[in-house]
Amino acid sequence: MTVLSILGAGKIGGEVAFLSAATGIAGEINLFDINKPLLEAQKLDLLHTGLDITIDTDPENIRNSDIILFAAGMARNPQIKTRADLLDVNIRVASECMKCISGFDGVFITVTNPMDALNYYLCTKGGIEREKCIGFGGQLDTARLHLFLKEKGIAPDNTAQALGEHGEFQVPIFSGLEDEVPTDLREEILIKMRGASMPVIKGKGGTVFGPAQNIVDLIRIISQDLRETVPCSCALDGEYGISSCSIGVPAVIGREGILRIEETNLDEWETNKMKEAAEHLKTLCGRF
Ligand SMILES: NC(=O)c1ccc[n+]([C@@H]2O[C@H](COP(=O)([O-])OP(=O)(O)OC[C@H]3O[C@@H](n4cnc5c(N)ncnc54)[C@H](O)[C@@H]3O)[C@@H](O)[C@H]2O)c1
Ligand SMILES: O=C(O)C[C@H](O)C(=O)O
Repeated sequence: MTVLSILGAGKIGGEVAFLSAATGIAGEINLFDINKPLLEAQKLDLLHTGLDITIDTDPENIRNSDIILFAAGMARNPQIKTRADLLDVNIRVASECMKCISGFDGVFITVTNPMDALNYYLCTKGGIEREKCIGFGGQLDTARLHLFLKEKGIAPDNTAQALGEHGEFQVPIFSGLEDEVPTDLREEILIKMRGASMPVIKGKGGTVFGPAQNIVDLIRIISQDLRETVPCSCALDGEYGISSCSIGVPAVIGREGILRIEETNLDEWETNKMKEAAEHLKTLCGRF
């Protein structure tokens, strides 16, 4: 039975709690939020499903979980242009939440934006091994990439993944596709990927179903030790020639976290975009 802790019981935290309970992926969920009325409401709403799930709200028990999901902090609104603009405010939230995780030795998933920088922050300052710190966002960006490819009549396959930053410096991989994707079309799709979440944020206050479904898939891969390749943010130590930041790469994920980082062949356009993403992320990570 997987014990899942969720830091931040807002839109993402609440939906992941519900989906994990409804699909039976978690047997016990520990919820944590500074907003106590919201925390209590989420707990009651989950219990009213009648599902066979234990909901705990004692922060002392968080460190004993198998998986912790970090989804606490501020989300973008239409006035906040990029995810990186959330760094200062959400570093303070990450720093507060770190108090609950000392002694934790399970797998940590970072969702809060800017996700790559915060994953690196929690890994380096939170004392969690880099193999156990997984940044979520690449699966969501990949789902969006597949939609845009289909719109252009190009059949996506599993080589078409979104790497790089979960943000302005995303790196869609086109070179493994059967169809040749010319540079102007790559740039057009990249612009669409950068803007993909904003209509959802404008229309309903935040992205929920897309992230939550993919987060629960990631939790399933970890808890069932499925050892699948997932595009996710990892603190690199020389892989792809990159270090000193966390960045989206394909990684084999299992119960122990990141089992292996796959170094796939990138073409020149992709290599240059990865370099730009790494420079941007190293600058963000250099701020703490
Ligand atoms: N990586 C991704 O793909 C992805 C996808 C969607 C959202 N996000 C990010 O996830 C985060 C959460 O988004 P959301 O839509 O659920 O926001 P939300 O506002 O609905 O929920 C955030 C919750 O965090 C809580 N919180 C704030 N400070 C806290 C603290 N110090 N300790 C504990 N709890 C605290 C708030 O009370 C709130 O309930 C945002 O940063 C958002 O940008 C990332
Ligand atoms: O775009 C955002 O700010 C939310 C999230 O990172 C997303 O991609 O849906």
